[in-house]
This record gives sequence, C-alpha cells and structure tokens, in this order.
Amino acid sequence: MTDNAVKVARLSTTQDDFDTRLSALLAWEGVSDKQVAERVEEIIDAVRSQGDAAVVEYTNRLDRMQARDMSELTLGAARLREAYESLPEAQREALAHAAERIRLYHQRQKPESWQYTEADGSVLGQKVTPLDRAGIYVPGGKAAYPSSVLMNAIPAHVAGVREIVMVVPTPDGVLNDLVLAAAHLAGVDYVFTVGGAQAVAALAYGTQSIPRVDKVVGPGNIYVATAKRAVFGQVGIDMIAGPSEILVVTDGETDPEWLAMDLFSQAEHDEDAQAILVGWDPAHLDAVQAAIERLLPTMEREAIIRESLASRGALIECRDRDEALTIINRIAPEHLELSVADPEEMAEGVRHAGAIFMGRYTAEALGDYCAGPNHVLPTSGTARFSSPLGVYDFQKRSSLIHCSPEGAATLGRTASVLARGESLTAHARSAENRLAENRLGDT
Ligand SMILES: NC(=O)c1ccc[n+]([C@@H]2O[C@H](COP(=O)([O-])OP(=O)(O)OC[C@H]3O[C@@H](n4cnc5c(N)ncnc54)[C@H](O)[C@@H]3O)[C@@H](O)[C@H]2O)c1
Ligand SMILES: N[C@H](CO)Cc1c[nH]c[nH+]1
Ligand SMILES: [Zn+2]
Repeated sequence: MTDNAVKVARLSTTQDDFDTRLSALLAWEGVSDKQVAERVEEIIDAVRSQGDAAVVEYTNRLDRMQARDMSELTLGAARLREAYESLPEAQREALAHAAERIRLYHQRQKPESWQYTEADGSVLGQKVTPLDRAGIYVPGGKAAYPSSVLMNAIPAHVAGVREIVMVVPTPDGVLNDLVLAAAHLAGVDYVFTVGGAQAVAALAYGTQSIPRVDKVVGPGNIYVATAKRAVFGQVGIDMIAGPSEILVVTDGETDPEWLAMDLFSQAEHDEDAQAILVGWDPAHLDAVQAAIERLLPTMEREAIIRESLASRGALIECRDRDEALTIINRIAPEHLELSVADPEEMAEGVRHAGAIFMGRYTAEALGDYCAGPNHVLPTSGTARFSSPLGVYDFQKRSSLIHCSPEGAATLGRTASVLARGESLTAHARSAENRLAENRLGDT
C-alpha cells in the first residue's frame, strides 16, 4: 500500500468482533448535536420574532451576502424562465430529459380518492387532498444541486400542490442558473435565496415576505436537519436526511474500477458520507481496494472522498449471498447497488433499502439524476421505517363516512356497547339516538 493510500476498513463476518465493528461503523449521531441545536433554536426564535429582518441578517452573516432587504433575496418566475432559456443547449436538454422521466415515474405514484357502498346504503371512503403550499429546501452551501430541485418539486407538482415555495442558499451571491432553470421546469412558484435554519424557520412560521408553508421537504446539512426537527409539528416534514450512503454488493465479476467509482460517487458528497462494499470473493475486494488507490488521486473531490472512506468506509468480506442479504437488511442503506448476475432474485431478499439499483449497469448516479425515482431517500438506517420522497408526501387523506339510517342503527348498537364499556355515556347516547327504536323521525 503506498504512503498516501486511503485506509479503508476491512471487515469479515468470520471475525469474532464483526458485529461490534459493524455497529461502530454505522453509528451516526451527527444529525444534530447540542451546540448546533442551541444555535438553531436561537435562529428560529429570531426569525419568529423579527421575520424578514432576521432572515436577511443571518443570510448576510452566514452566506457572506450584502442584501438590504428580502426583495434582494427573492427571484420571480421571469428570472427562473430567463435562467432556463439562457442555458447551453446540452444542459437544457439534459434537464428537460431528467424532469420528464421524474415526472413520468411520479405520476404512477398518484393515489386517487376512493369509496364503496355497503348493502344498507352506507358509504365509506378516502378523499385524497394535496397540500395547499409546500416548501422545498434545496441545499446550496458546499455545492449546487439542480437535481434536488427536480426531485423535490416535481412530486409536489404531480400531487397537485397549489403553491411551491423554494429556498436555496447562494453563498457570496453566486446564483446557479441550472438550479433556477430546474425550478422553472419543475413548476416552482417562488424562490428565495436563503438557506440554513433561517430558511426553514421562515417557511415554517412565515415572514413578511416568505409565505408560511404546510410542509418542509428536502435535504440539507446539520443546521437544516436540526431546524426541520425543531419545526416539526408546526409544519410537516418529509424526513431528517443524514449524509449520503451507498452499499454495493459484488459477486466478484464487476470491473473493480466501476465499483471503486460507484463508491466514490457517494463518498464525494460529504466527509461524513458512507460507502461500503460487500462481497464473498476476497481477491475481488483486494482488486477494488487497489482500484480505489489508483483512482483516488484523479478525483477533484479527492480530499472529501478520502476522508469519507477513511472514517466511515468499509470493504466487508462475507461467506455468501445469504450473508450479504443479512448485512444489507441490517444496514438498511439509502442506496443499494446489487452488482451481481441475478439482481432480481437477490432483490427479493432485500427488506430495507431506500433505493435498489439492480445489475452491473445500473450505477447509483443514474438514479441521482435521471432514472426517474426520487433521490431524496431515507438515510442512517431509517429505511427500516421510511420511504423515498414521493407524491404521497404532498397529499393528505380524509376518511369519508356516510351512514344510512339502517346502517346507523346497526352501528349504533355496537358503538353503544363499546362506549358503555369505556364509561363514555355521551358517546353511548349519541350512538343510541340513531337506534331505530329511539328515532323521532328519519333524517
Ligand atoms: N439526501 C439527498 O438527497 C441530498 C441531496 C443533495 C445534497 N445532500 C447533502 O446535503 C448537504 C448540503 O449541505 P451544505 O452545507 O452544502 O448546504 P446546505 O444548504 O444544507 O447548508 C448551507 C446553509 O447552512 C447554514 N450554515 C452554515 N454554517 C452555519 C453555522 N455555523 N451556523 C448556522 N448556520 C450555518 C448557512 O445558512 C448556509 O446557507 C450535504 O451533506 C449533501 O451531501 C443530500
Ligand atoms: N446521492 C444524493 C443523495 O444521497 C443525491 C444527489 C444529488 N446530486 C448528486 N447526488
Ligand atoms: Zn449523489
């Protein structure tokens, strides 16, 4: 191993301390810490009490801006359209192609209202209603993410959300036209060039210029994640997204340099990102380690990748594919790449993963930008109970119940017995009023 080789942890399921080492590797409490929580609380309180003035002040201080008021941090539809029209042809085509595929995929998710009628004429159902107004947070501190604009705004638009408000920080006042163009394509109504906890607070509580939303969605750094957690309850949130992750499973047949680059693709997001390779061919794991060492010096974001692999990366040797499946379901990764000959069969054994990329050709990066499914995915093991962002996150459901007089009589008897069993007399009598023998006249 050369001097500057990255030291990726090597684990084996045959090691006595494998379970302990894997748990240590997966541990991630970085979504928030006490100092950040205090800073975020201070910011949220300031925005709640001072509105625009606080948002402008924190934006100028934290994003090195010189805005005099919110009008200088507000972009209208014309500016978004102008950004789209001024794009180089190749970028405009790529953005439009990605947006169309994302739209087509998410349209399949759109649940409809439904109802059914019982023999006695009672009607029961579910009414699906889109949110009135959604706020999308698009990260913009360390990098610009036009893909995140599409992934957050398109499902909202497909869901029928009436107003989509976007916030995106623009440190040093640098506007990214690809981000603005994506907002135009995705049907965003307002863009405010603010970020961090101050942007989340403004969306959650509203200010003189930023309308209050019903739900805040979208990934961000530790300040954003902490602020989303703090405003949950005042507004809905999609999830608390942690750093990006990828778990690649190899059967030993995929080009080691492909696998190394797939691992790099998520490691380059963030020093805290996690890239793990699992396989049952130790020689192949060695070949990927060698590819990592060969390719790392060629990467623009080498320092971030190196830190991510050194601190949270791993090459895990297991006995066979069944053991690999056990590891997958234990990790519950954000992105799972099944780089094997029979991914469909292997995918049947996967219970917990944000997105499953099947086969050697399905690079996770294709999902990040343009395959169609959402790239906002559960991280840090939350795929055990959480799902990719989707149309359903921008809709609510109301139950529909319309009892016929006959139906109310039947249900009244049951409800009366149970209500009295709970000593809730008013419940019981309200139900009993609908019993045939108690009705004064049909209504
Ligand atoms: N899960 C996904 O789908 C997805 C997609 C894209 C990016 N990401 C992740 O999102 C994250 C984006 O982080 P980012 O920092 O680049 O952008 P960001 O927009 O999340 O955060 C930048 C904001 O943080 C605030 N901030 C920075 N330092 C602060 C401090 N000391 N005190 C208070 N506020 C402070 C500033 O207001 C700034 O505008 C990365 O980890 C990236 O990997 C995830
Ligand atoms: N892989 C990221 C989510 O973990 C999404 C993304 C945006 N741009 C590139 N990648
Ligand atoms: Zn990515």
